[in-house]
Amino acid sequence: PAALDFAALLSDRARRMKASTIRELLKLTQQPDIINFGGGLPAPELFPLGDIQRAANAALERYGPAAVQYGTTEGHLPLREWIAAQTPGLTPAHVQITTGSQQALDLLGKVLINEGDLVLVEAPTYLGALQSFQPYGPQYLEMPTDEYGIDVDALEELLKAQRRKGQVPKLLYAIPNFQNPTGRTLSLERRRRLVELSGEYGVLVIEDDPYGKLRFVGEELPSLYSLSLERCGDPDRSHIIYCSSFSKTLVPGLRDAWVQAAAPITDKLVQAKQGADLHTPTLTQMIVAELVQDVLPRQIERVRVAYGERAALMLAGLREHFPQGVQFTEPEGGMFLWVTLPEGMDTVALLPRAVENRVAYVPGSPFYAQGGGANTMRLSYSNAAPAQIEAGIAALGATLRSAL
Ligand SMILES: Cc1ncc(COP(=O)(O)O)c(CN[C@@H](CCCC(=O)O)C(=O)O)c1O
Repeated sequence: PAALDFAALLSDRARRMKASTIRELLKLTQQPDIINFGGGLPAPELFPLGDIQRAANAALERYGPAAVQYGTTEGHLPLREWIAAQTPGLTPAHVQITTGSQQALDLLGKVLINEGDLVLVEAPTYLGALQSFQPYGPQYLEMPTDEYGIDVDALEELLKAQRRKGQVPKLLYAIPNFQNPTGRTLSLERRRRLVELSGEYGVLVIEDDPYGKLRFVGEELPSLYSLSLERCGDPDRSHIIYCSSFSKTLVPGLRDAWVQAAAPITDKLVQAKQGADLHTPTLTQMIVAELVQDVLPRQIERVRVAYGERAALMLAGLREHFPQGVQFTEPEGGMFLWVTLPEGMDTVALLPRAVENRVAYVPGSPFYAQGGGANTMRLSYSNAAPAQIEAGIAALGATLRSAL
């Protein structure tokens, strides 16, 4: 029989898909002697493995066969109840469990984005969100950003111009806390303006907040979601869709996350999720539910302190080893910082030379929805032991100097 032309058989949606740079890079860094500042991986040596084992046994003891039977699409009720209890005014009915917040982004893309819809994104933004939204054919609009994150005054001008053209964006995607990939945090004043502006123009906001608890400098700031709830008083009238995850505060491999949103959104997410995976694994939800009371707060404290130390080490290394003219952000929390090299340098071309020096990073260009950023890179400090950070940054500094 003639060889099948599989490419010709792919759907239009499939044709829009492309590989995730982070996932592809992750394969490269499986070589043990490479110091990997690439993937946003939580520190594995901090994982509470004993607690997870005990929680799994407790869940199987408590629920028996139900722990490995089909569960509801909405998710394990005790877990949803705990999540709802963290935000005044929120109820379990407005909380939907997802298999990682990556699935939340995919399902939200599926239920919200028509081909050609305008979607406002930060420049740069989380490349995984671009990967989830891309198959649904959005038209991206980059929000102006500065060292403090989204420039809300410039955003207002952009929205006014779009309204004059009769093309108001459908969706705005933002990461207010310790943004991926820049590490920046949006100020309280800008958060209030962002909630007001998006509400005034009828733009739905996806607030992606997997890092909010990982603050190691300064004061915790309210989420866009809680600011919106203060204003409208009812989850069913909030235009903010809040996503968060247990990946960075507990462990990523259990794939437990959630969405908080108005009922018309969560109802549709349930239908989309029925078609995607029926439900998030039952046992892992029960394990997380066993851990949230006592283990989670302790784990958050451990991780915050460890990442604060690692961020400080990395910043000291950058100051010592990186050449003049290189700029970098100084995060107050999370797992990343962002490096801008002098114009004209190319971090994609530079990566193989860094790998020869046994150090890896994520080139910045895939984080831009509309191209650019060739002279930028993302560095993650969470997944490198303190000794490795010093050595890795010194090796990276030497690589940059040889390229300048
Ligand atoms: C802003 C933002 N939103 C959602 C996610 C996905 O996290 P989960 O699916 O909840 O584990 C992430 C996780 N991003 C990491 C993890 C990706 C790791 C990987 O692809 O192996 C990264 O940027 O490196 C994120 O930063």
